Amino acid sequence: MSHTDETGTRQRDTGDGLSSSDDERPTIEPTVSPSTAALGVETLTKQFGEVVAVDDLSLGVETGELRAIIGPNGAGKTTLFNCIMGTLDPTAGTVYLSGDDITADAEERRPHLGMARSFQSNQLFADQTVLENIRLVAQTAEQGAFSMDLLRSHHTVGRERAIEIADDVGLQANLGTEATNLPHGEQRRLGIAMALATDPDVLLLDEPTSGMSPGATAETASLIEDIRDERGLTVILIEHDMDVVLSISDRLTVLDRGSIIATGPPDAVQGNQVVQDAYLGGMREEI
Ligand SMILES: Nc1ncnc2c1ncn2[C@@H]1O[C@H](COP(=O)(O)OP(=O)(O)OP(=O)(O)O)[C@@H](O)[C@H]1O
Repeated sequence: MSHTDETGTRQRDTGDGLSSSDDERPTIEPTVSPSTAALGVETLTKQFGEVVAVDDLSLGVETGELRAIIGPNGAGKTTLFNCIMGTLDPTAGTVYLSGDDITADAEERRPHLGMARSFQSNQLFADQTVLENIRLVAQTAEQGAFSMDLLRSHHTVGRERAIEIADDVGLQANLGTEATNLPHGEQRRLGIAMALATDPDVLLLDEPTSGMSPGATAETASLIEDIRDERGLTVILIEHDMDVVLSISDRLTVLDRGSIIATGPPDAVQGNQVVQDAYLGGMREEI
């Protein structure tokens, strides 16, 4: 049986509640049921007064998938992330992590449930070294409580793991450098390392390459791919750099005015005329 969705793409009902397109053309979400996906949101809405930043949106990201969320400025990408991480309470709708409804779980609890977001530069412990920054997060995750005393003492809790994680993100040569003295690109890598220190199943990355040189951008993109491959992580990434998005994503989801207009593999979304005309063309010019 098949039906036509609102993008005009013919969908084949697979009998398990899922749909698949007859070819490589983009589909609308959800590609998997939100309530069984590694990470899902169902009929999620977030309003700020009159502004509907996220509008009745549903999506499902598969385990091990690398999903990019793209769209023009103001499309609702950051608001969606904030609702997923519990930074914002949705106005309506549900957030699922591995089938569990986590909508009411506090933001602080979400890392313990298996999801993490890269730390921003202003969240780093500026006068602590790279190793100490990662150890602090690793220790907090292991022991369930934050304590600077652990650093001052000779405890080795988290040290080996922290060194491994620094190695994974290419910061092995900077272990003794204070966070404040790291160049911008390395600070962003440290932010990813600190998220990894909580040992997440689902990792959210908010513009991980912003402000980076083309060389550092390419390195960070391949680093994200490697981390996903080695750890079997599910990665959801907001990214404006279309070269990064097209090269590393399994699927792209295109947002506009709080709604999904298309989801699909990079080639399919890139080749979709509606998306091309309305968004990718404009976004390329912004870069
Ligand atoms: N705290 C807030 N209060 C009021 N309106 C907000 C707030 N946060 C976001 N908005 C509005 O919600 C809409 C979506 O914003 P959001 O930042 O989520 O978009 P975005 O896709 O992340 O944009 P950008 O690519 O520019 O970061 C915009 O109209 C924005 O002005």
